[in-house]
Amino acid sequence: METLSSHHFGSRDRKGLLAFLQYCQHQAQSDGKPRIGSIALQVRDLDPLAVLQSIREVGEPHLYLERRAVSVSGAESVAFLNATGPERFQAVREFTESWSSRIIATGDLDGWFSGPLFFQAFAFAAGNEPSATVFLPKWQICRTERECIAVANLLIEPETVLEPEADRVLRAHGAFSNPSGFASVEAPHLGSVKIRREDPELYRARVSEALHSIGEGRVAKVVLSRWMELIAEKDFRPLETLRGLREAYPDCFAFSYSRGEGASWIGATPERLIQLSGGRFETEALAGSAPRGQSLAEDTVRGHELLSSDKDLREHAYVVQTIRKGLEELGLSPEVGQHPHLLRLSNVQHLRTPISGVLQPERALLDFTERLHPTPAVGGVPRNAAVELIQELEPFSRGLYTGFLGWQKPGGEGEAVVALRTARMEGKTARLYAGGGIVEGSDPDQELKETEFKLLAMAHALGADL
Ligand SMILES: C=C(O[C@H]1C=CC=C(C(=O)O)[C@@H]1O)C(=O)O
Repeated sequence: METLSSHHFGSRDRKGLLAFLQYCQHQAQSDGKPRIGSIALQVRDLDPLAVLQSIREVGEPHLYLERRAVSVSGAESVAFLNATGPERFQAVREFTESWSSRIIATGDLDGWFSGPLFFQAFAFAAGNEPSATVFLPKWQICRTERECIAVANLLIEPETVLEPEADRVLRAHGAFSNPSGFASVEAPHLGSVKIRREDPELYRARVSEALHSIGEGRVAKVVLSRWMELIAEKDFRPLETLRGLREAYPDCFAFSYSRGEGASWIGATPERLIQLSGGRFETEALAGSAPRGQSLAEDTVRGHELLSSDKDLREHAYVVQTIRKGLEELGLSPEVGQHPHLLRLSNVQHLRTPISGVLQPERALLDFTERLHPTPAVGGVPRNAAVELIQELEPFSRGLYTGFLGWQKPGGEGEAVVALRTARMEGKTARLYAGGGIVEGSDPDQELKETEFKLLAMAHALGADL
């Protein structure tokens, strides 16, 4: 990525902007390859979700990710790739590197989110069609406690007519400078909602089969899941629904993603797969679950039970060990919390162990996601045998559920979260997924209950009165 000082964009006037775009075009003409002109502008504080609601175009991809008022969002694409199969990581890496070398950035470049971001979403399994998507959005809005940055990424080809592009950026900048222009829209009431679900007995039977495979030594741990569908009277509106979800789960990562065509995925996940920033990496092991208690006393008892449950601690330890090993294989020295602690969310509590360290040698986000995914929090141990068993036992494709999504800067820093507590929305149907880790000693009835309380919590958060 080449960066040009903001002088090239002068006083944000049309002339300065055109000069910058002409420079990009000149570079494109020199070797016949398009360039991305990336223009970052600090704007007044605004709610990026409201902006996304108003600028989103049907049929275009978008990705939104927010936790505790820090959010990234991107909409429409100037460069886009779908990849399938075991080579999906390499395909996304090549796409990212190739476009990164052709980005020319200018504007307010000092902020953490000043430059272009590559948005990525990976399905759980390599075989899903398509199993990975990466895109460079046309518009980005990113917000931290300190600043709000709008970025326009323009595709400049040798013959692009530049004036309309410049005018579009100036119009957008004018709109972004006026936060009151973006009214947030509430989700419409769903009306009466019907439920369709797999027979719970089938899940109980899957858990029993998994226990049999564990007994035979085929796997030591496997994460199984099930689904439930909400069928509403009106179409689901993912971005509007997300507003409620982020309020219900303030400690989770609220996300919305669509490849453009077909379904949208929204969710509120507690699990970060990896974050790279400021020369450090941060990840976590999250496995072992219990519901929250109705009273403080009950909640405390449930928390204690979880912290001392042999089954949950073993389920958790597999995740810690596997993540530690994966990081060591990348040449890193992870610092691992000594004991799991409780992560208490609105309606569920988990065992969590933080894992972090210094980012040496330099690595990109994709190196981590490729090594870590799927962790035994969503797959199992050993990884390949567990994924095979999941595909044998689950009579449905997980799609993005238990996959991951996030963003990466051209330099490699970024963040990815595991797509848990998620729903696939299309028209009037929302399909919710939930699962749990099975180890020796797991009880099929308890496992069914765990998925049930996870599914019902999600259904309520989506606005269903069940
Ligand atoms: C697969 C899911 O959760 C995983 C993450 C946290 C706790 C889990 C558990 O306790 O089993 C699961 O490993 C899900 O919620 O759908």
